[in-house]
Amino acid sequence: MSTDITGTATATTTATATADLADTVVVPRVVTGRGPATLRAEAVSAWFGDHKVLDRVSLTMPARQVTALIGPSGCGKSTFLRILNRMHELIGSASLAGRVLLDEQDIYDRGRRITHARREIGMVFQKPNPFPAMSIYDNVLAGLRLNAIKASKEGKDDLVEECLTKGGLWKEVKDRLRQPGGALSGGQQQRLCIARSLAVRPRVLLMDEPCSALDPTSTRRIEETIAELKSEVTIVIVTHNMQQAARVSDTCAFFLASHGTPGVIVEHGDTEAMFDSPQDERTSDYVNGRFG
Ligand SMILES: Nc1ncnc2c1ncn2[C@@H]1O[C@H](COP(=O)(O)OP(=O)(O)OP(=O)(O)O)[C@@H](O)[C@H]1O
Repeated sequence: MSTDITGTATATTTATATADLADTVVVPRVVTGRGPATLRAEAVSAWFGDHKVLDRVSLTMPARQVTALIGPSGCGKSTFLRILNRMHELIGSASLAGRVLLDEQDIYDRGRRITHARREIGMVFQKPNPFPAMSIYDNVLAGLRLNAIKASKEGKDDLVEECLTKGGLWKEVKDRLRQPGGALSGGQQQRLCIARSLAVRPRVLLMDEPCSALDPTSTRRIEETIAELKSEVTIVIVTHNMQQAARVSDTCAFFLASHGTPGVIVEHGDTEAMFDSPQDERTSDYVNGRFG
């Protein structure tokens, strides 16, 4: 599958740009996000060929909150996440039904471009995947470069600092921005990938087990970063780590695919309530480590 996690940015330039300013538009004005959005899945079903892996899944992921997707291996969490930013359709055999609404706009509407959905809804993967030979500085700007958005040196510098700060990495790398991204530790690389995603001002950030390849200290740093980011971007995170789900998320959805049936959401709601007093026995068994 493609790993175009940088998303793509469409330039909404300020109308004042004159011919001689066209090459020096300041980035922060060019890439203007509209703030965190609510993402809502309505009756989403998914297939790989004729294998149905999700059945009519509906879930609201509120703006400025962290929503955790939990459940045993193979129940369709990652598939659901990929549907949320139109990555599922990149797989040849994949199909889907249902709707995904970003602040009530269907991201699958015929008139909407796939690149638009990817810019508004960024993705961070399980395995950190910076461009290893590219500098830390250029890694952050990669999403802009892919879309040929021009910027002044000052604008780029400001954006790089802002995104690395939000990614919780600025202090560690500010004196070595020209070093390759691949020279960073795994945890730093993951925070670089978060910074790279933020540079195109997504309204939602999807994270697919972002800490599973990291040590406990790096995991803690990413969790701190998630807590700091949630006022600026809606976050949806897949995690197998129940303590992590409890620590970072406001709401939680428990997926299950029992006995080869497609995945469904068994229970969802406030994270504390789901962990302290789950309504469904299967949720209770799962969050208490009795299966999965
Ligand atoms: N590219 C693919 N082609 C065919 N089947 C796939 C593909 N990706 C996933 N599947 C199948 O879809 C189902 C759901 O997989 P998915 O990766 O979404 O589950 P998951 O809950 O994220 O699992 P895990 O926690 O192990 O990552 C599984 O049966 C899996 O084998």
